[in-house]
Amino acid sequence: MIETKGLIKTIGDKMILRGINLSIKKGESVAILGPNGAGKSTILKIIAGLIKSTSGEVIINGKNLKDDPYEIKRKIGFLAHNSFLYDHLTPLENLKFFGKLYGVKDLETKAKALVDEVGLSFFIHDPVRSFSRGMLQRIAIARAIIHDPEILLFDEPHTGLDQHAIKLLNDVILKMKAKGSTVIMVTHDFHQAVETCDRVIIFKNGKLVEDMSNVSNNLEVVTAKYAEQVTSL
Ligand SMILES: Nc1ncnc2c1ncn2[C@@H]1O[C@H](COP(=O)(O)OP(=O)(O)OP(=O)(O)O)[C@@H](O)[C@H]1O
Repeated sequence: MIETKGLIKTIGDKMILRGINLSIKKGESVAILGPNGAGKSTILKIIAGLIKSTSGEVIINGKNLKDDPYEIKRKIGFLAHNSFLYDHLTPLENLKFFGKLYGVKDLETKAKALVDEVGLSFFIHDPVRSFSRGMLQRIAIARAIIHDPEILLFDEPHTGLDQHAIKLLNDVILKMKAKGSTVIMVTHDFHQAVETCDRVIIFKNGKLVEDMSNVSNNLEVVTAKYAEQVTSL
């Protein structure tokens, strides 16, 4: 369970989040959509514990993020714009490095299986500095889930991926969902949002302006409301 209460973020005199109250149940998958600069990445970074809110609270599984940041961060897999990968290391070495930080068991086997799952077995021993943007994104996805996180926070995960990799990523998300993980995904891609998520939230100008659940059963309504919000940008 993830809750934000009255989350406000200001930088200088700029108000980026204007009091966000959000409650996400365990196992729920939520897409956050909205225009550039709406505050989508900012809320994800706050939930991931990477930046602090100016005021308000983040409560994860009943614990305040401020009180137990280390323990809570272990439960999170964060895919950000920055891949957090080490250039000179191979995919396998990168995954083993991050897996060790999280104390992952059977790490070698797990890391190899993940490299395979994201379709990069052929490049397993090449340093990632030679990788294309899409290849880096694939390995960044593997890095984000190496420790089987309870919570997945994905910031524009489909960016730079080809059709095959998009399917691969969606399968990864659906597999994590089936294992009971909670997913929050920031995206500009409405189609991918409804493909993988049960709930669609729209942010605008630091505010939550639309919150739609049970997406697959209400696809027409959700699509119409999304279109309404997009045309009023
Ligand atoms: N470190 C910072 N310093 C100053 N302004 C910032 C900083 N980080 C974010 N902002 C501003 O906060 C606003 C929201 O940024 P954020 O990245 O959360 O938007 P977003 O909804 O994810 O946008 P996009 O769709 O373009 O990724 C933007 O106007 C951005 O310029």
